Amino acid sequence: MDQRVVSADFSQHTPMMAQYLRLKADHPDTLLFYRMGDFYELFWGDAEKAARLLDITLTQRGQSAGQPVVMCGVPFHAVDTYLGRLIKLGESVAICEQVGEVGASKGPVERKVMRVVTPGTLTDSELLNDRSESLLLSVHAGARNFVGLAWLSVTGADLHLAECPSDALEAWIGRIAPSEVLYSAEVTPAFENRLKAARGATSPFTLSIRPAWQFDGALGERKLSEQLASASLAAWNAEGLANAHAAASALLGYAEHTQGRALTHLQRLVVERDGELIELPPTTRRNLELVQTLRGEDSPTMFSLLDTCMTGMGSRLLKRWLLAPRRDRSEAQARLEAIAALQATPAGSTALPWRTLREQLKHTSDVERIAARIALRQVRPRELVALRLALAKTGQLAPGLPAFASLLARICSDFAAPPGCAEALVSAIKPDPSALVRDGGVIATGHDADLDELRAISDNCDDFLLKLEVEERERTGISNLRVQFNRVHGFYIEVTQSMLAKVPDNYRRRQTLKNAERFITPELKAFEDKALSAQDRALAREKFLYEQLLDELQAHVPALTRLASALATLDALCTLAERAHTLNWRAPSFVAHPCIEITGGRHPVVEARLAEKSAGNFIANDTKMGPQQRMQVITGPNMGGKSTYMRQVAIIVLLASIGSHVPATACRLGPIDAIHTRIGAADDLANAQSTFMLEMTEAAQILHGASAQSLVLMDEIGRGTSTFDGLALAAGIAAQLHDRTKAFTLFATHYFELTEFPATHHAAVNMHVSATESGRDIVFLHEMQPGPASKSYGIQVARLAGMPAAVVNHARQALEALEAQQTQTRAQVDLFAPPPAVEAPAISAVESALAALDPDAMSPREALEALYSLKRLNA
Ligand SMILES: Nc1ncnc2c1ncn2[C@@H]1O[C@H](COP(=O)(O)OP(=O)(O)OP(=O)(O)O)[C@@H](O)[C@H]1O
Repeated sequence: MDQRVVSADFSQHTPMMAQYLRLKADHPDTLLFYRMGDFYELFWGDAEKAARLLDITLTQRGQSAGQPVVMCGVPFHAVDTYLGRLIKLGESVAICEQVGEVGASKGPVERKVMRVVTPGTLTDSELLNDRSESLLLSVHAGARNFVGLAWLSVTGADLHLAECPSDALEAWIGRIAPSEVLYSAEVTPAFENRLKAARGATSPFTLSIRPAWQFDGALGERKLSEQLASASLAAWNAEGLANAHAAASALLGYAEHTQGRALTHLQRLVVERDGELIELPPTTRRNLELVQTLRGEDSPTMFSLLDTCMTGMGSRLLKRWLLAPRRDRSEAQARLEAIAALQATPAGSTALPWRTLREQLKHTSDVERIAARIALRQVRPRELVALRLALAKTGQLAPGLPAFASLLARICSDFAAPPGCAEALVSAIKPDPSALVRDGGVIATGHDADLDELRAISDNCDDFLLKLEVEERERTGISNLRVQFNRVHGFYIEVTQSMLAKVPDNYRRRQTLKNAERFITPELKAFEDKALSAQDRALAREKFLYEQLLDELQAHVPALTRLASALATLDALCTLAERAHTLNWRAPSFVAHPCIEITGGRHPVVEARLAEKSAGNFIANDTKMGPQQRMQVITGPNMGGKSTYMRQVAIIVLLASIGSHVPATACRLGPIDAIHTRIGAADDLANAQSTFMLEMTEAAQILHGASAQSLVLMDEIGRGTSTFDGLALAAGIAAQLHDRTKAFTLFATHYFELTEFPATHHAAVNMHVSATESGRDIVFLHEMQPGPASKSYGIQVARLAGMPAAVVNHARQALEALEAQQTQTRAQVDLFAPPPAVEAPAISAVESALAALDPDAMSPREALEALYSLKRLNA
């Protein structure tokens, strides 16, 4: 927890408000939910904010230090709903509970902040989406323009580290898609602004500022070693990453601060290095509609089509696979082998292994999150029952696994349920427990003799009284003796006046009535003590036993985490096998030489949509690219299918790279390091960029970033400005991609002039989408054919779209005039002629002196002197 010194003087306040203000001082930027009986109350500024955000009533009650106490509150049993709403709005909430005994000391009951709920550290099942993760990312702006990154999901098992050049920060944030980002209070305003801008462009994460001292490399390294219980980070290949360690130091500190305890379940460290993954810039994820449509919806997207997983764990893993394809093919190859094994019917059987396994995986609980919640001691009784059922299932799953694929064999070895875990759960938890421990009815009968006795007392009170009555009547000979109970006087034996002589010595008088006396015996007193408090004590005992069970379960967390990861992997693999079967996909093959060869490729999402609407068949197309054919210049009418074709190539490359089958009859793929896309045009008003500016920025990024192993999609580049400017820029960009970058490029354009490009560029070819005219109308065939398109059909498409006839006629006439004029003036300009070589300017004395400086190795004084000498050189 944050150990801040509270210097403010609260002595003028009431004792309770003084306690509140002391707690609040530790959580200045967080809404503080202060428990008072059955409510969580908020005060003053927090109350005003919460009342506005939650639309609840603001009240005033009494005064403290001369100020009216402005407050609002939410009932404790409905707290999850309110938390959910606040977190969605990006707020964080500190939950402060009563921890002391009421009346145990003078003044208000002791209270403590038990946990802080923030958008990046959610653990409650009610607040989390089953199929997506809530990630906390910490960024540290380090020396030499490098940024350290560390991230985790509080309910997951992995810690991730990475270091990247400062200019790649936005791309990393986009790929990680965090819910909350931590950064130091001492970053430069420019760095802070970049983080704010990244929030606008990608996901709407919350930014949380942390004190600068928490971003400490040495502290981070120590914390990581402690977390992983390992003397050094060498085993994880995570040494020497001072910037990432600094980010991890703040990350772990904050995660512990929010949970109020260490995160013992985080036991794996994954270092991600620039260059290991196939680059998928945010624009590519958006343009390919991988997890979100261009309109920001969850479906239909590539992921929504792919994700038929049986468990939330499987879905989350599959999404991670889709967004982080690796350049190295070994992982993808292992997945392809596993899919093949899952698709092969074993001898003597007709059942497909993936189908049987998916049936068995159905309704398996989220072992990953349950394991984390056990470690955080937040797990609910019903989750433990679900865990027990999942453990029972894993035993059935292992025999169904075809063991010859190495990945499946590895899964199988992790399937061993931790010994004793299931037994502990069966023994301790009722098969159908209440939702919350505080309600009781959670611990199984027979688990604990004391609890059974306490429960027996409250359950069998009536029986006990009847039995005692019979015994006492017999012993005393008082036939009308009665054993009874009332709330005011408790248990008593009632004897009428006429029988008083027979009362034995051990009866003590409790109350005298008109016609009778009431007595108590030591035995009955003992029973009374037990019975009156039995329910309370049973509840306390249940809480104690539950905590004891959690202690016992801690030892099983590592094995449960491994099991969760095995279940998730199996689910994701079975899903890929199912998709391949249902959607008629085929296994790709990988080769070492550069190529993208696709036979009968389809766009899976467009194909599914056509099938859903019964709007005809998807027309499959081939793609053949290699060193001799690196660029396709694609022309054809609007609506012809150019964008669809280009996207389908990118999607097939991506699917193959994650080890999935692909929507094609065959696919052969060489090495790929990035998929870049420049498609469509949307103003980025938030970042004050016009359509054309955005188009050029994205194109420039591609020209800087792409290599000969990249796939580049350029859709209608240059259309955001005047025809000549646009055409000239498109020609320049095409030439650069062809001559310098040498990337695999699909270049769709409406500039017919560009169809002359292949004539002078050996590795470029013309392709067009076919369409035919039927009378004045146009019929799209959606077939990719070699050669340039003969016409653009723009006017026909406008007619199809319902443009008024007068406009269509006007346009047709104007077009004829323009075409006539163009034929006269064309052909004199060589669009693709390389510009005259620009002589490289000589390096000045100032530049060479500047290059020799190492700012990180200089004292402030040396830096100042260097500055003066540069100034002198420039004079
Ligand atoms: N191969 C195909 N088979 C069947 N239908 C297709 C195919 N390709 C595209 N379509 C259909 O045509 C529509 C338009 O395709 P697309 O957006 O790719 O055209 P375009 O040539 O890029 O148009 P524009 O130049 O206006 O951007 C798609 O939404 C889809 O319904």
